[in-house]
Amino acid sequence: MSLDWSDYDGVLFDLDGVITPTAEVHMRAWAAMFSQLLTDLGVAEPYTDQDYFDHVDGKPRYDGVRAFLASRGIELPEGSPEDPPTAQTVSGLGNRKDAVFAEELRTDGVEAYPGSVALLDALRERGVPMAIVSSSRNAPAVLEAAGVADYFPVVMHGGVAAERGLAGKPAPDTFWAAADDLGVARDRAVVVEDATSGVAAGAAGGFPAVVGVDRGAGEQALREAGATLVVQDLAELLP
Ligand SMILES: O=P(O)(O)OC[C@H]1O[C@@H](O)[C@H](O)[C@@H](O)[C@@H]1O
Repeated sequence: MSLDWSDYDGVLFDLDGVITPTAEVHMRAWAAMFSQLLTDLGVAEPYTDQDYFDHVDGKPRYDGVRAFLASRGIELPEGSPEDPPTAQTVSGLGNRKDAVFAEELRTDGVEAYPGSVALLDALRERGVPMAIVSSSRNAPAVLEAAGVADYFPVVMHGGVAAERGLAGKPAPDTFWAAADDLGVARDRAVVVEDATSGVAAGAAGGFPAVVGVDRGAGEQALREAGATLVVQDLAELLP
C-alpha cells in the first residue's frame, strides 16, 4: 500500500536519513564523541547504534546529549551553546560532535538518495508544496551540499526552531509551524520521517499520514511510534 496523493496538499520531509544519507554521518559523529566520553569516564558498557536510535536520533542537538547521558545516569552541567568543543558540558559535548560532523560533510560531501530525488521531482511536477522539518542546525548546509535546496520554500531547522522558541521533536510544534508557513492545512499534510522521535512528533501533531522510512530504526519501532505506513525507499511513494 502506498499513498493516494489526491488526499493530501503538501509534504513535510525530515532531511537526515530521508532526503540525504546524512543520518549515517550524524550517527558516526555521535558514536565517536560518546565512545570517547565513556572511555574518559571509565564507563565499561560501550555506546551502541541502539543508543543512537533510542535516545539521540531525530532530536535537537543538546536534547540528544541530555537523553543519552540520562539513560546512563551520567550528570553533567548544562553549559551554554557557546561552549567550546572541549567543555565537559551538555553543550560542549554537542558541539564536540558537531565539529566531527562538519569535518566529514566538508571532506566527503553528500548526495541525495536517488529514490528521494525521484519523489521530489514527481511531486514538484504535480505542484505539491514541500517543506523540510529537521532538528539539525546543519540542514541548510546539507541541502546546499546535496543540491536539493530549491525544492523547499520552507526549511524549518534546529536554528529556526530555537529562535522561534519551538519545542523540538518528539513534540509536534516544528511540523505544525512548517505546515502553517507552507500554507498547507495540517489535516492535509503528509509527514515523512526515519527517526522514531520524528514519527512520534508527526503522530502527536495529528497529521493524517505519517510515513516511516526504515533506515535502521526498524519497521516495528516506527509503527509503534505512530507510523501509518513504513517504506524502505521514497521511490515506493511515487504517484
Ligand atoms: O547537531 P545538529 O546538526 O543541529 O543536528 C541535530 C540532530 O539532527 C537530526 O536530524 C539527526 O537525526 C540527529 O542525529 C542530530 O543530532
